[in-house]
Amino acid sequence: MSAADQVEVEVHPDAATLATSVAGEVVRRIEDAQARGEVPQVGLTGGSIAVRIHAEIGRIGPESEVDWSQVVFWWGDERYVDRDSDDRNARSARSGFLDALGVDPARVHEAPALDSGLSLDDAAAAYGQEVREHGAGAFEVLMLGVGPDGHVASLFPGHPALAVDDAVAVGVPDSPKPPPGRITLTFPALRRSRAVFFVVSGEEKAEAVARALAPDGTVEETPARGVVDPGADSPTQAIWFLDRPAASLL
Ligand SMILES: O=C(O)[C@H](O)[C@@H](O)[C@H](O)[C@H](O)COP(=O)(O)O
Repeated sequence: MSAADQVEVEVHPDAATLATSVAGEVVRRIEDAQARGEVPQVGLTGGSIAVRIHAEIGRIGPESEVDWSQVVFWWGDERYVDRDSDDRNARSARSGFLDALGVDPARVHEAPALDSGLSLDDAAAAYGQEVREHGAGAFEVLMLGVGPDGHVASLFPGHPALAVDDAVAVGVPDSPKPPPGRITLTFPALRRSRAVFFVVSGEEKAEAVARALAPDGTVEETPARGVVDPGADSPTQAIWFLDRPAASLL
């Protein structure tokens, strides 16, 4: 399926053990990067399993070796709603672990919010500019949830944003998953990752997972492939972290 050196699939009995496993692996990648003297960039995602993962990072983070002030955080996508809206992906990460672990606020890069007054396209351009200026190198680890239709970030099957290869981030005004307005990193930006973790829980995702891992799947049908399929800068590693219901058609 992928130009990634290795695509792995890890199946866990349920969402809770899945979240614990992903959180542990994210923390380990950050520890290893810091042990190499790096300031790792971490890409976060929205979605229900992400909420569980954030809580687990908050639980294990204090006992880890991570210097949380030396980690840079981004989002693969964000909803274009007011900054204090419960719909913001950043809200879940902040309440789950960012606020508790002593991260450096200057290293937490939220996408602009609707109350910035910017148009959606200008907000996306501003986020892309911020990634270009501060997102040195690649994501050490990028988490991506997967929708029942196979979308990742806010890159939806058949959407024109899938074809954008000359911008780091774009506005999506017509997301089929509410809320409609979103900012999303594009495939070239998402590909710049050492490791991509697709984090997927629930029976309703089983078809999308099976399509994404099928040898003949296409990017149009399952955008996850656009992150790891052959092409420049494909991630070195892609791991599908699934619970048993999400893996039920493999
Ligand atoms: O902003 C968003 O909605 C997310 O980034 C989106 O890409 C999400 O990760 C998937 O839709 C899975 O979400 P669930 O895990 O809630 O199904």
